Amino acid sequence: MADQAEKKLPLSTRGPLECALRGTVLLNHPYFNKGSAFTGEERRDFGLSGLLPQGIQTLDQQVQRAYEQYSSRSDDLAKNTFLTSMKEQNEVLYFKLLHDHLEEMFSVVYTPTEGDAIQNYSRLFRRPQGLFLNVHDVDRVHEDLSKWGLADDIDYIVVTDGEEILGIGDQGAGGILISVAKLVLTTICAGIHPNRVLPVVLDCGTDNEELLKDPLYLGLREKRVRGEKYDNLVDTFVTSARKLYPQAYIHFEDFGLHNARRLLDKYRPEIPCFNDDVQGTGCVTLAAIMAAFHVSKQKLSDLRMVVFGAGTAGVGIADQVRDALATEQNISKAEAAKQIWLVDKPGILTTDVESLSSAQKGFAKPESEWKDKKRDLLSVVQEVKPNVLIGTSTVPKAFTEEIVRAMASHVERPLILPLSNPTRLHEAVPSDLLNWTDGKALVATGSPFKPVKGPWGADGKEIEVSVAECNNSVVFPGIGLGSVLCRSKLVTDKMLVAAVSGVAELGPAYRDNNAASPLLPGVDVVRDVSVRVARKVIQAAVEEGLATAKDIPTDESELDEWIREQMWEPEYRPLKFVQMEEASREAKGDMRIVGSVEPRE
Ligand SMILES: NC(=O)C1=CN([C@@H]2O[C@H](COP(=O)(O)OP(=O)(O)OC[C@H]3O[C@@H](n4cnc5c(N)ncnc54)[C@H](O)[C@@H]3O)[C@@H](O)[C@H]2O)C=CC1
Ligand SMILES: CC(=O)C(=O)O
Ligand SMILES: [Mg+2]
Repeated sequence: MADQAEKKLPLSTRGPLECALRGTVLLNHPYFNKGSAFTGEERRDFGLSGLLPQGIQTLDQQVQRAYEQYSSRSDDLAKNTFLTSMKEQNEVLYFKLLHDHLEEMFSVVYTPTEGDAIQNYSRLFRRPQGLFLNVHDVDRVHEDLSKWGLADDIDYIVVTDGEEILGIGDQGAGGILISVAKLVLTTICAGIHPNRVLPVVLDCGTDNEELLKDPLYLGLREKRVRGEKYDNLVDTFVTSARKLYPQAYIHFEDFGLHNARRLLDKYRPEIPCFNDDVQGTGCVTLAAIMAAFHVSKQKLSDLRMVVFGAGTAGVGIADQVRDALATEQNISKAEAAKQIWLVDKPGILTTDVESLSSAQKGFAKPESEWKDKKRDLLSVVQEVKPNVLIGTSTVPKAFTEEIVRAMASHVERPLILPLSNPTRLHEAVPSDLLNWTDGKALVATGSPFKPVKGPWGADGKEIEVSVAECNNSVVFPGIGLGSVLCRSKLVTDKMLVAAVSGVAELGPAYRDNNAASPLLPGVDVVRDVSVRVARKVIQAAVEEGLATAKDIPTDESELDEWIREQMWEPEYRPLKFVQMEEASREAKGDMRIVGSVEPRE
């Protein structure tokens, strides 16, 4: 800590923690609690004797016990519930357990299992996590938000309105758990301080009939409120959050089709905000395309991309790829959009399709080009001969054998990305895609899949193809970390493009030039990816004059070190007792915000 103080880092994440809590209150505080790992001295100083068995354990021993308990749970949802309750008891142990078993637990704390937990929110509910704001109490928003700390206490807010959760649709108030889960990933993947974050749900009712009928449903039991009243809630939330926590970065998650982009377009020019489904998905998919083209020796200018499911994620991907094409080839965005075809319920989107959104319009093809032609996905693939096929439709098995074979018949290495979550909604599974294309397809998926074996090596030798998870979770933690640390005023296109290059270069397929390796980096290197992405984001923010943090190193390796030192690690910090009367607000534990020993700049 002395080191950190000397170096004047804006955020301290190491060294002793002051604490004024004692006895059972301390044991019940998830941030301070160490359970059986409290040292003898701490047990004495904090009035814990008699409240704990004699044995003193290390964090590693606790992790071993917790892992055994976790493993004894019968299914993934029970494992998810176990982890949630551990998070409520002891945050350091929770994050350390996750950290040490990340590959195994990633799909349990995130998609697909978190989707099941969200669907069962009102049935599994034990304790609330996060902030619940409701559309009929706009006058209370400012006050309810203000309970989470003082001006410099919050770095990162995830907010959802629960309308389009992970491909499982409208989950109403249960959406709070996607905000919680995305924040868990920011901590575990990018070291964002877990007590400087705020998960929020804007409860505007739900159009999910099952929830409305469920006597145990915990949210507002009415149809979704839309229009002016909805906008007023969102605006009051954003305005109050900016006033109360002027440095906080706002991450929008799983808003419905009609609001996601509209809200992003509204707030993006004014505040540091980010829509994960639009921008995060766009960034990670562009990174997968860049890695795949590197392996298959194609240039971005060769791209012919069909996107099936032109909603929030599909158009977000189209935008990101179009912008990269325009920049790389020095052509207009309209020209670049000619290499991208959107297919939705009416088939190929042409200028004559009714009620195109403004975002879709930029990609709609002239009606004259499709006159007298069939417009379904198979016909579009046959006509367009794409080398990239993206699925963001939530239509399981939409990429049929016929479609995939049609695609593979005119490209050597088709890149196929079934991205719809959860797993059961994927447009195709990797084993089928590889079998139908004799192992030629390059594949990444929205949720995790096991590697696939087949006779696709030289002389029919069996090889194992690893399938990367192409999920925005690869990029959003690093983008958030970079933006938070440099205190960027905005999140610009240049910062996002910079983030993409950081990810693409770290993909094993790119690095090894081997198509059987995953296209994107996996969870084993997730913190390294976040550092790289954060560095690129910070450099871009500095170049654009948007970074407001002081003393950002210009040297690349010093910058990496500056980033790493501010990343929170799951380790116990020594507790130092302070009298309640003398304690800082943080040390009293009456706020959640306890990690920042020095105030942030
Ligand atoms: N892998 C990743 O990182 C991400 C994956 N997703 C997944 O992508 C999927 C879509 O999410 P959003 O874009 O947020 O939803 P959305 O509702 O905005 O978009 C879905 C689109 O698919 C279209 N669609 C539905 N049925 C169709 C059909 N039969 N034929 C053609 N089009 C059809 C809808 O009209 C809509 O335009 C979800 O499963 C979600 O989990 C979303 C964000 C990130
Ligand atoms: C991954 C993600 O953000 C989604 O499926 O909505
Ligand atoms: Mg999402």
